[in-house]
Amino acid sequence: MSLILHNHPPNPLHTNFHINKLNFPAKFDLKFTRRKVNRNVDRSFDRRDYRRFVFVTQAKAAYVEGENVDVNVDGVSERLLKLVKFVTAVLPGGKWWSFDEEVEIAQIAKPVTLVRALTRMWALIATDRWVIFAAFTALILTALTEISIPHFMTASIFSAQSGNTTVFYRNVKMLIILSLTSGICSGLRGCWFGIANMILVKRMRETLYSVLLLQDINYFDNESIGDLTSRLGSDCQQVSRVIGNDLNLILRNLLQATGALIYLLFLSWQLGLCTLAICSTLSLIMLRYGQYQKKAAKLTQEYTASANEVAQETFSLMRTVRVYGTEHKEFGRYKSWLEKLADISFRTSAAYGIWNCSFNTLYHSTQVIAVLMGGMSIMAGHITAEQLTKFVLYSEWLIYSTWFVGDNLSSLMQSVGASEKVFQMMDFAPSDQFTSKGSKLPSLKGHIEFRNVSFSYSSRETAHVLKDINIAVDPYEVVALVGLSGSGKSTIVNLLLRLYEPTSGQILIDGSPLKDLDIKWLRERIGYVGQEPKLFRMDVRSNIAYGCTEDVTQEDIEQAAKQAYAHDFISSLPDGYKTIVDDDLLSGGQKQRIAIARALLRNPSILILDEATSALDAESEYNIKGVLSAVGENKKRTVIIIAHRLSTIQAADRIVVMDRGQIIEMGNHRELLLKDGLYAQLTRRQVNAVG
Ligand SMILES: Nc1ncnc2c1ncn2[C@@H]1O[C@H](COP(=O)(O)OP(=O)(O)OP(=O)(O)O)[C@@H](O)[C@H]1O
Repeated sequence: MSLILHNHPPNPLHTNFHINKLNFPAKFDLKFTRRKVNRNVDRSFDRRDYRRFVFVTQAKAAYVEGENVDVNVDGVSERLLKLVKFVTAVLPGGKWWSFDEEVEIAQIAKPVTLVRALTRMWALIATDRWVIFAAFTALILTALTEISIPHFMTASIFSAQSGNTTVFYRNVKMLIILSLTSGICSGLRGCWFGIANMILVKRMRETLYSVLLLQDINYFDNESIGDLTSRLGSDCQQVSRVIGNDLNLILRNLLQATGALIYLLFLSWQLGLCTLAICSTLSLIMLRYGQYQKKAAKLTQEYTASANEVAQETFSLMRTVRVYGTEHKEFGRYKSWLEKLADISFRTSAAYGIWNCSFNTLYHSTQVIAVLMGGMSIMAGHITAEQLTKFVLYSEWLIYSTWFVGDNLSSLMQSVGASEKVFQMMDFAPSDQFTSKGSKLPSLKGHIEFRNVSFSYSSRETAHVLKDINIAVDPYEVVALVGLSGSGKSTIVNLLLRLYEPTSGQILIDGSPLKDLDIKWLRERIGYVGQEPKLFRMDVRSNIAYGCTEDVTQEDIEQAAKQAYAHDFISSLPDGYKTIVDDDLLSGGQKQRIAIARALLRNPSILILDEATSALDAESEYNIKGVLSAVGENKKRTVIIIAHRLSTIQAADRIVVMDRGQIIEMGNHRELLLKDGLYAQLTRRQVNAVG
């Protein structure tokens, strides 16, 4: 049996695991490894322990395989084994080069073949196929003209040497025509391929972005923003290189290599075959190298996305990071991904070195063979010096073209590797909400009913967030949801907005199942203010009018802002309603007031306020209470309000008290105080806290 020695003392935890797996009888008790488990490996695992470990492991492995093993781990053989292990690991194909473990972890997407990737790209660019045709025409012309130049160049030199003026000028004329044609076509080729590239990146981003926008909210619960922006940004850019760069150069060089090979075989088939053999060896090496690059690209892509994710999270939580002084820790998190990237890059650079070394050796071998065999043929009178010069020039051309093909092929493989995740994401089906055509009611009165509704979030299916909820809200009623944090209040609202589907039970709006209604139509009639409203980076006016389908005037906007008690502070901003704001420029209360104005502007039939007053000062809250009671008195809409500050919702028609996903009390403020349940308890607590 063979034993692999570790470079470092083995981790006793791992040892324990492996040995337990081998299932030894009692005589091979593992007291030794267990004793080590809780101790620091580096300090406690000394050389003697190491030998004991080796002995125990060998003996046990031998026991399992029924062999007798002569355990020999003296210093010399140990070092020799280490050296052998190191050398075999770093040799091409050795363990050091392997990405297998990591690739397995990152292998989320179905592998994409080159043909499949090209088919997908073609589908994206097909409407502008003329660009591709123009680009390929220019490419073919460039390749043909360029490959003809060495022939006429050599012919010109040798005709000048032989004093044949007519032939000389004819060749020079051809050289001028070819050089001009090749220059123009090369420029056109670059330009058309650049345009094709731009179209492809644009279409890919459009497609991916539109697919992502139509995903279920569940999807965004599980994905990180950094990851998604990375797919849209760097991955799409990388994939687009296939047409704009890789394929273009591969085809050009392939054409030139074929032309050069035919010419070489025509000049001397023996020399031609020798060069072909060298180029085939080069092709095999580059094929292997290309596969390696593809794997590396996939990992690089994953690690880059993870690094982006960390940076994105840190920047968005910069205030928290600063307050808790965790800059160093965040740097460490980011750096750990950079180190992984550097590790991949280190191995790919080493692989590139091997590839380059093979190329150079083979390239010079071609020259030596050409000069040796060609020189012998000249001496034997089989070929002329002009033919040999042409041969050397074309064989150089052939090998360089092969090298370029290889170089671009590995880049192509990288791009194809990067395309896997992007194409997989492009295939995501849109959420059912966007595919099913729901019905529109003649008008929305605002009757809401939850019938035996239960719910769990898909990311935590075992946690039953809502259990058998039954509640009916009449049109124009103001209903408040209260309860301890985590009792499921926001989840009720999420289901009402159809951000998630109930696990069981049914929600009815004006008597129609929510699932059967046109969700866009319904959402246009619902005003919603979330717990921590976010603003878009645009002016205040546009933020208030956001998502409003009807044409709104400045008066409408100001009216909504006045109702939300936002007009005064907006007027005091430098450019009033035209001031550009974003999430960081306004206070929490100001953002909430803008969000309330946004909700009121749509004149919704159902208004949902999820802790919309939590960040307001006492005066604003008092004013908003005024708005709410006016809403109640005007009887224009159904209002669902969630509040922790119970003083805000005393005027509600009905208060629903929730506890651990269930409704435990229901009634108006007075009734619930008399009941002396959780609501009364919470109210007393808040009054005492203020007192
Ligand atoms: N997107 C989500 N994925 C998984 N679990 C979630 C998600 N959103 C909320 N939860 C869990 O569901 C439970 C109910 O959350 P919910 O936000 O509805 O409570 P809440 O009563 O509104 O709390 P709060 O008053 O603190 O806002 C909590 O245990 C929460 O951790």
